Amino acid sequence: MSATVFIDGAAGTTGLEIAERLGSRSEFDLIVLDDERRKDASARAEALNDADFVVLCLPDDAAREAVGMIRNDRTRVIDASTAYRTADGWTYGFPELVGRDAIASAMRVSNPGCYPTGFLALVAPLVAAGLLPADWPYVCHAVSGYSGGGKALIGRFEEDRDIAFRAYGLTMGHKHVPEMTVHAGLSIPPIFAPAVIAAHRGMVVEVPLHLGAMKNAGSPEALRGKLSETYTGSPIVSVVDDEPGELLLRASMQPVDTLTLRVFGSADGSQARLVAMLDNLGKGASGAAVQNLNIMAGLPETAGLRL
Ligand SMILES: NC(=O)C1=CN([C@@H]2O[C@H](COP(=O)(O)OP(=O)(O)OC[C@H]3O[C@@H](n4cnc5c(N)ncnc54)[C@H](OP(=O)(O)O)[C@@H]3O)[C@@H](O)[C@H]2O)C=CC1
Ligand SMILES: CC(=O)N[C@@H](CCC(=O)OP(=O)(O)O)C(=O)O
Repeated sequence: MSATVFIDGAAGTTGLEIAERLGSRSEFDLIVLDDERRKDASARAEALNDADFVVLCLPDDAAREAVGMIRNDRTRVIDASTAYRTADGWTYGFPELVGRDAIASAMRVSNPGCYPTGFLALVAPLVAAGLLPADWPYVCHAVSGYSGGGKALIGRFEEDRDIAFRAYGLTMGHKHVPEMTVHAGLSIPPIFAPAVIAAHRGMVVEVPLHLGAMKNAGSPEALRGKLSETYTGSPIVSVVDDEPGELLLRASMQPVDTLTLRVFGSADGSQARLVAMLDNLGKGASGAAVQNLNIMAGLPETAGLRL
């Protein structure tokens, strides 16, 4: 028998891409609210309580409201918003880091943010292994396609074709910093410097490192080796050992649910750049939500994904 899935916020950027990945799947039946009823509280409450699985693709406040509307102990939730990513009682939906078993048995799963997906994939295993210090003031630079900001930012970039680059989060305090700190096990919140470029999707997340100034840090080769070991066998996350002179994000990028990690080191090993590349709507949002849904439903984790 197929499981019922309700995507609350199905008309939004993340919701639409989840529906596309589930559309042809016989294991799931989608509960769909038409345009007149998709924001109607009673229609949403009914769908939220009828579904076996709910995927929340809403702003944080609406996601909290949706969770409060669930009155049964059967409906399982994946929340794509920031609302519950460091909350008690929620499992952080990063299977490669928390383990698939934790997600398979969870009632409440918080889907990681797009930038934290890159940052945590790089930093969390290295801190856990003692190859990077937990008490270091890390910096994270990142650029994202404008779909990362949902319908509002897509509208802005499509209206004003003259914006090539938009730096933001300039006074610190970006909403992703708490989950980056907590799930990497850091004692000092990183400085996070995000930016948006004139491309619909795709992102590069970078952590530059002064390894030579750290106590007990691993060499660039040791960092790469640990990441390779961590993601061995993953069909989604890979560590590439190449020496490209440049890394390009293409404005024509198509949806993809993979996450690619690289470690670049200086000749003397005293400096490194950890770099993650992903699709903000793939492993950064919708692809990750479908991966989590697959795991929760006891299905192969890559079913329906674009690899
Ligand atoms: N875009 C991305 O790359 C990523 C997004 N996320 C997170 O996913 C969530 C959704 O983001 P995104 O898809 O980008 O945003 P969008 O703005 O594109 O979509 C949000 C959708 O939610 C709908 N909505 C808002 N309030 C309500 C409500 N009370 N009841 C029902 N529907 C409501 C909106 O309706 P309307 O269409 O009328 O505006 C819209 O369709 C956010 O929390 C975001 O932070 C996470 C990772 C990456
Ligand atoms: C380009 C852009 O604006 N990106 C969004 C983050 C997108 C995302 O990851 O959503 P969550 O906040 O739910 O994690 C931002 O910086 O707020």
